[in-house]
Amino acid sequence: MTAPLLLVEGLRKRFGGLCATDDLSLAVRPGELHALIGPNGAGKSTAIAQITGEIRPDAGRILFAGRDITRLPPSRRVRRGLSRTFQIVQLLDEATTLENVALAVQAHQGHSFRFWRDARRDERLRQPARQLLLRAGVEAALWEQRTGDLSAGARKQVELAIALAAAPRLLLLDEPMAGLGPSESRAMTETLRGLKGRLAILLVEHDMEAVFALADRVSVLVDGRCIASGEPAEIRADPAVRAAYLTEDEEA
Ligand SMILES: Nc1ncnc2c1ncn2[C@@H]1O[C@H](COP(=O)(O)OP(=O)(O)OP(=O)(O)O)[C@@H](O)[C@H]1O
Repeated sequence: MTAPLLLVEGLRKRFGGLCATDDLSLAVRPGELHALIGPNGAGKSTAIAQITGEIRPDAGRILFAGRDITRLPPSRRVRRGLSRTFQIVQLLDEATTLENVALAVQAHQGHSFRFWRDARRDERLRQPARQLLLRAGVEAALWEQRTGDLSAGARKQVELAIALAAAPRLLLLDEPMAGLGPSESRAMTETLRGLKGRLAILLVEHDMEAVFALADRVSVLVDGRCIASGEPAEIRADPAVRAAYLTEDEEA
């Protein structure tokens, strides 16, 4: 079997008396879309934050591409190929869509572009930014608009383009469908389907329709522990998952 791209082993994180991550182990294979689901407060965002390095675990380790990254700062993890989006989108609202993404391209190219030219007008940054916007499914009509004027769905897609600017091998998506209407969610599902296979994706999401439409494998988190991990059909049929998590509504 292929070696996992991301391997989380025995991760633990306590907040005071609360065990938010409780001996969590998880493997994401290269190129797979792996969904991480679980009820509110199950510890999904806390797990993602430990994988990206924003939160330091109390115990356990995280291997990425076979190397131990448990103690690396977030910026070094990004350089190794780990990129993320947030539940709440973070954009420069006064800048246009294209400018936001051009700045992200600049941030990852480093050195030569800094200081002496305006990144927002530099064709060498705008051209790759357009490619990223196309990959993230952002319509060209929105590229010159202020991101502050965009719909929630379009903002999520721009944030995805920004995360892709890091050329990740693993993309961590924290609730990309949150706050979107049905048609925006369908558009995001199609965008993610288009990315599948080209990079690995760890998807935290409450929209079960999207999860089961997209995931190659699903892991279920309850009270900080992974209670099941497998293909979507196995997860749907797993009695422990049904008891702990999937409601009758969601199964329908
Ligand atoms: N910085 C913190 N300090 C104290 N408790 C925290 C902190 N961050 C998270 N928690 C608690 O840890 C638990 C797990 O939270 P987390 O946000 O990881 O869950 P989640 O599965 O992502 O939830 P949701 O689906 O609602 O986003 C919750 O009980 C939460 O209140």
